[in-house]
Amino acid sequence: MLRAFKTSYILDVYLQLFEEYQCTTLNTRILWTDHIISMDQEHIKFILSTGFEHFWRGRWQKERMERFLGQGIFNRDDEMWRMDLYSRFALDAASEFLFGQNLDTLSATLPVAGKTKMGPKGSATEDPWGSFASAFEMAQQVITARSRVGYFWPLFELFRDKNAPNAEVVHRWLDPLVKSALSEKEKMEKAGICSPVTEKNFLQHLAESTDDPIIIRDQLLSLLLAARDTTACLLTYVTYFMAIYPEITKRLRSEVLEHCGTSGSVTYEQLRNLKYMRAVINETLRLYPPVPLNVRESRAGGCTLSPSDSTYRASCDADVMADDPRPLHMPGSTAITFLPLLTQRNKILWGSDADVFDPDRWLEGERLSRFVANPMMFTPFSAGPRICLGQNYAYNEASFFLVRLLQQFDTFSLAPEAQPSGSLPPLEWKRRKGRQVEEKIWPAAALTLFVKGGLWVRIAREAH
Ligand code: HEM
Repeated sequence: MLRAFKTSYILDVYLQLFEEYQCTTLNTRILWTDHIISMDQEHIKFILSTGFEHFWRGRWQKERMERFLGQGIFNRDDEMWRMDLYSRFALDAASEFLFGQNLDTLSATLPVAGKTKMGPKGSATEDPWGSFASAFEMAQQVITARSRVGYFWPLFELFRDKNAPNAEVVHRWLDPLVKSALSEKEKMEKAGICSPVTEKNFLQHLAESTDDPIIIRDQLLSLLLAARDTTACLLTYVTYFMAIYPEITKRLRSEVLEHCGTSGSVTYEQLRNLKYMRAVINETLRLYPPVPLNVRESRAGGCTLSPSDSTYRASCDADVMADDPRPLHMPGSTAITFLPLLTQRNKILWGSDADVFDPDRWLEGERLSRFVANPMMFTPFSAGPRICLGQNYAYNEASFFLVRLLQQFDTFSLAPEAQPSGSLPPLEWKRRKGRQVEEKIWPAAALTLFVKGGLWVRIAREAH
């Protein structure tokens, strides 16, 4: 399996297991240890929402991530997780996002087409920003590799924690920000100045809630992970679709020009009117959810999972195991990996064209009603109490970015010759089934989804 993960299409290893055993939830039991995988929307609903109290991120996940994510929101349960700062932050959608200071990484060295090496996730550059990005991405790769090995990963790292050097680079970069926020706070306190809540950025809010630089740093890092890699992934895959489906780009662009004009900034009101844009974004999130899989651990007592989704069972041969309507036992302290990417491409839920990129499925009443009746079919932002806090922010940010891009450009095409070597899809994918047959890039996951080697495109303006 470990070897297959390296070369096979995203999550195909799991999909093949589900197909082989004709089910949507399965105990893989690797090295005598229960590890359950699920693409079953009923079970995902239970883990994230209705049975929330039976699960947590758990000890194993915490250990894998500790060195990198520390006490940040992604790596804590219960009290630490409940810090209300996040809800306030999300509600306020602070305009000075996160640091209140422009890090201006766009002015740092950009990767050069055809000359760039593959980084841990996208492409690599050799400058201070490049080393930060590389360590940041490498740390995510290490965590993903650990989860594939299972509970035994510490055996492979007996003499060195593979994330220690990555964490050091990332921390060195974040620590000055934390330090200056804390000293700023001290200065303000001494001077008896208290700025209004609405004027504070996220970092200042954090500094106000605690003096512990480690907690501040870890929360910043989690937010950076939440906001950087996910939104970048969404925009990357929208751009991929714009490059391979020019007619969709044309329709999207005419909507943008009609509602937002050919130049200038846009208002929330204008963004809200972009119905086709929202459909393109949703369809991209359906096929390429930036968090394609996730893990929870059952709490010590275990629990009962309802029977597999009945729509799925109805479609199976009557005599196979999956048709069993009995509830399932979820043992205590056991990992369960759930796979929104597979659920969101499941033909039984989405129809025979589930693998096809078709934004119109979000606009046509009858097709849309399927999803409205059953929202667990589509969970790119997760669900339940720990649903993404940046969802609206992300929709606005992505739409804004795309409006500004499409005001300027109308032609997008892939530049496979510029892809770093080893990042084009293997030929053997053509012999398989599903999206991989047509895929022009290599989707891969390390905590979040990305395009191996980065997505290289030519962007131009032809119409005047
Ligand atoms: C397209 C963009 C995004 C997607 C697809 C996305 C998706 C997700 C998902 C699936 C989770 C659940 C993770 C888990 O349970 O392990 C999550 C959590 C979270 N997201 Fe997002 N996210 C996006 C953008 C953002 C942005 C821009 C922010 C911040 C402004 C943000 C802040 C958060 C936070 C703070 C959590 C943790 C909530 C908790 O654990 O209680 N996300 N996101």
